Amino acid sequence: MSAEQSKNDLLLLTVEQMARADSDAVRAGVPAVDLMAAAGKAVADAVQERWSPRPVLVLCGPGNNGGDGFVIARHLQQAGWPIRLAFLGNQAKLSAEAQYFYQAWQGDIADFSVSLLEQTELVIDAIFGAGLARPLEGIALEMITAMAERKTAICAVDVPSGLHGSTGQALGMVAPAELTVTFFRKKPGHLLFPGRGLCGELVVADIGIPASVLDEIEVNVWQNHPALWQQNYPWPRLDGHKFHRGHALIFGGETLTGASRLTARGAMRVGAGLVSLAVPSKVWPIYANALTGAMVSKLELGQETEDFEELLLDPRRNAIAVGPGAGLVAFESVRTRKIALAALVTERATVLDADALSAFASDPQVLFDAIAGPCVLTPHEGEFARLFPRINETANGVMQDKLTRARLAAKQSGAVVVLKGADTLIAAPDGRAMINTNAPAELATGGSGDVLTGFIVGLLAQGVEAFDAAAMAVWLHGAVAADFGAGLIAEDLPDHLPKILNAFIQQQALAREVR
Ligand SMILES: NC(=O)C1=CN([C@@H]2O[C@H](COP(=O)(O)OP(=O)(O)OC[C@H]3O[C@@H](n4cnc5c(N)ncnc54)[C@H](O)[C@@H]3O)[C@@H](O)[C@H]2O)[C@@H](O)CC1
Ligand SMILES: [K+]
Repeated sequence: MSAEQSKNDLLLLTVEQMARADSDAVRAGVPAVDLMAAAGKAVADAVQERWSPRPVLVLCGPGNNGGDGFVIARHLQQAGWPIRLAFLGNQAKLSAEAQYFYQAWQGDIADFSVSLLEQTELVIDAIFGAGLARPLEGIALEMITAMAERKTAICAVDVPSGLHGSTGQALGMVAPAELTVTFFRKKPGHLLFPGRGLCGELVVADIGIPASVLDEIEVNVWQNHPALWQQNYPWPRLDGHKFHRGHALIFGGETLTGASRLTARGAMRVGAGLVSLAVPSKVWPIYANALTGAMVSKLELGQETEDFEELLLDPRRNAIAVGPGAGLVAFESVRTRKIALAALVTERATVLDADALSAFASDPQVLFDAIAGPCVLTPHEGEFARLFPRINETANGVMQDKLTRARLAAKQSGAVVVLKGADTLIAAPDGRAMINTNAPAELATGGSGDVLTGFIVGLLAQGVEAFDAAAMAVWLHGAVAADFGAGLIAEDLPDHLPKILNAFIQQQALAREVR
């Protein structure tokens, strides 16, 4: 598969973009009835691959998601499965293609009723898909609630009904599926929590929509994956010199000295040529004793910012990280702000994390105004709320989804925003975004964010563009944790990184041989 092709496969379409892809395919000559036939066949195949014949209830909603349901029911019935089918809606209002498959269905059609769930071992959820427009109510809500309570196995068509495909948020109630079969491309809602947890296994089926329809649709959200950035990865060169691989400068505080040391170790492991820490003179011995391989500079009491600025006079210190372990006591926050602003004014690549984000909580605009060069902000939800309170405002008690919030924050701040969580978002000010999906639960451990900052600043030092550096770092962080498995502590993240990088190098060498 070519790099362009795999990039194309990683695109995520909103429900509106998917509808556009669908209608553009029809305009390009693919009959709508063929798309529905292919969609239904793909679901029936996936079901037969995973389950043996058993009593199935197919729940068909009022739109084309329901249309797919009629196709699925027919295939499973022809394969000898015991099928019951219920329809919620008005036959006269079905689209031409859904009408066609409604009429082709040979069995009985029941009205929706919770009692149908008795003696059902597998539910095909074809109630609502991309057309979900408002919160569930009435019998649909009752049915989905009963499905969730009974824990009957569910195969969802396109999305579990009630889940919004663009946002990953539930509109009312969603019964978690074991399998979700979607069509053409994934949607953000399949990857963003809570959606990701509700889809179960996710299968993307090719239903005959030509990839060329994407040329006309402006898509700039992807599932984060090496195919998107591996050509830009700064592999060491044989003729390289340590200065070609940059010099990361990291500020270290005086209370939690471990945090910035983890950052430094992350930056070293990810390949920065040189890494140095600048720390208050009082705690200099602690750092100097603990670190081999990184240089430690003293910031004298009362003139820390001036000393930091002096270090920045050397243009080879080309990437800066401030925040891990910087401290939250008032005098520390004042100092952190000054140091962060001193870094930003140089317009060198800068990562601001943790306490450096909280330090600007009272007047975030000061920070945003200072961002002129490449900059990455790495808030978790708490820090995000402090820095972007307006973006987190709720309407009718509901906050905007994580993808939208991260993109707004990137636009507002002028920085690449890494909004951390189980579904970390990476968003650039120009609207590009990636959803990361490879992070295991083990990553939720103290200090893991400090290492992530180290990976980012280490990649920035090597000249990687900010959005790519953030995407690479977040993916590597997840890959290392997933490979390490249970028992992971933050220290393991830098130290286990070489295994992942070496596997990468081998894969690339293999790909070159094949070519
Ligand atoms: N490429 C594509 O886009 C294809 C889409 N197909 C299927 O078509 C689906 C989209 O079809 P539609 O756009 O018809 O949408 P849906 O089938 O998801 O539902 C739309 C209908 O549900 C109603 N509705 C929405 N929210 C409701 C609520 N909360 N309570 C009650 N009624 C509600 C709407 O008024 C409309 O009648 C996809 O999810 C997929 O399953 C496939 O047939 C094949 C191709
Ligand atoms: K559905």
